[in-house]
Amino acid sequence: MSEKRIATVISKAEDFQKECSSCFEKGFNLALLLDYDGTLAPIASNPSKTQMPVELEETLRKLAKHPKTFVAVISGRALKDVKAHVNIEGVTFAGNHGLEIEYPDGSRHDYELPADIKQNYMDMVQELKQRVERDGAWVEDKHVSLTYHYRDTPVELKPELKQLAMEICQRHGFRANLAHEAIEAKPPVDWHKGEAALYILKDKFGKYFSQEAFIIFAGDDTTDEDAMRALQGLGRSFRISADEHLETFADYRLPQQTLMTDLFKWIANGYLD
Ligand SMILES: O=P(O)(O)OC[C@H]1O[C@H](O[C@H]2O[C@H](CO)[C@@H](O)[C@H](O)[C@H]2O)[C@H](O)[C@@H](O)[C@@H]1O
Repeated sequence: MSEKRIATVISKAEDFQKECSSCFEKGFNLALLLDYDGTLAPIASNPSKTQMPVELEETLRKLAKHPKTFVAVISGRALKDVKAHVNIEGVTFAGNHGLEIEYPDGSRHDYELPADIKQNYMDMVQELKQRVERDGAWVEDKHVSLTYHYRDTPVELKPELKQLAMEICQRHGFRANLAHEAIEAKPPVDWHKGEAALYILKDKFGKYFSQEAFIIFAGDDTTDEDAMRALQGLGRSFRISADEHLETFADYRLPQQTLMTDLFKWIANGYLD
């Protein structure tokens, strides 16, 4: 398995054809696995304010309807929340970084956390709320993982609150990492977006899924790297980031979220009749 590296940059719509002509083949199965915040929808000042751009949504809707395409959205949000924001029929949803999965027919796969981790989670939420839910910072309790948001905190208070929140999460045994103006706290289990992506693909296409479908994954955040790593050599990944020095498991870097619309349009033009 290769290490993170500097990925090929795609900075305009025309480059998709030039750089990724082997990403899919018309008439063959295509699996699109997509992150939500920062990928399908631009980052907004509050999670409730996100919206997919109209053209992106229309194109994704068309792709999701096509008999040869399969669409899954794998998000850090709670499943119900991401489902409500995407609201496209036929899509498989994974919430809480893949811990909860729901198929279009309503059936589910939930990763069951051990009792001690569940208890630690509740204690962690309580302590975070008591000690660091202040000065504009708040806890998004998603029942099995949480996000500590500090976007609206005065800049001079952020370092102290971030450090304290990190310490609290880690003391309760949770994996804490920095995200967009937030800390993502995930349970210490061997399940993440990468495992969820593999699980969903095997469920849909079988053990040899990479021979049954072209696979495309897109994401913008550190938690998406788990999926990019898991899919190395099995599909193509796109990491959205403006950071020129970013090292990633993805094959391509998209400097702006707006390029996701171009990616979908390029796929739709080449793929749909
Ligand atoms: O895996 P994702 O679908 O990318 O979800 C990651 C987290 O996204 C949300 O927080 C982030 O987006 C918000 C809306 O743009 C933004 O206000 C916030 O600062 C970001 O951290 C969401 O609230 C979390 O639950 C997700 O884990």
